[in-house]
Amino acid sequence: CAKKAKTPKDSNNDLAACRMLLSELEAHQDAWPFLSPVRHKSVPGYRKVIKKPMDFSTIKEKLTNNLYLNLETFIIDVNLVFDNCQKFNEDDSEIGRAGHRMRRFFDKRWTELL
Ligand SMILES: Cc1ncccc1N[C@@H](C)c1ccc2c(c1)OCCCO2
Repeated sequence: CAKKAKTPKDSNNDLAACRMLLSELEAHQDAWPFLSPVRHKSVPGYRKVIKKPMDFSTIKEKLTNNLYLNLETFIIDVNLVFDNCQKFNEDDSEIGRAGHRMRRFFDKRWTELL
C-alpha cells in the first residue's frame, strides 16, 4: 500500500508523543540507573564494553535539540539504553532487573500510541 505522506502535523504529534513517553520513563520508580550518563570512572569496564552509551538525560537533550527525525529514531535510542543495560548487567541484579522492568513498561506505553 502507498506510504502515507508525513505532514508537519504528524511530526509535531511524534514530538509530543516522544516528550510524553520520556517524561513517563523519567518518573518511573525503576528509572534511577538510567537517568544520567554512566560515569565510566565509577563503573570499571563500562567504556570498553558499551560502544554507544545512552541515558534518559541525553535523550532529553537530543529531543530539545530536535535531533530525532520521528518516533522511530527516538525508540531506537530508548532501546539502546535497555540493550546496553542487558549487555553489561546480569539479569539477576538490581540494575538488570530495573532494565527489564523499564523495557516492559516502555514497550507497553509506546504500543498503546499506535
Ligand atoms: C545503567 C547502568 N549500567 C551499568 C552500570 C551502571 C549503570 N547506571 C549508573 C548510573 C550507576 C548505577 C548504580 C551505581 C553506579 C552507577 O555507580 C557505581 C556504584 C554503584 O551504583
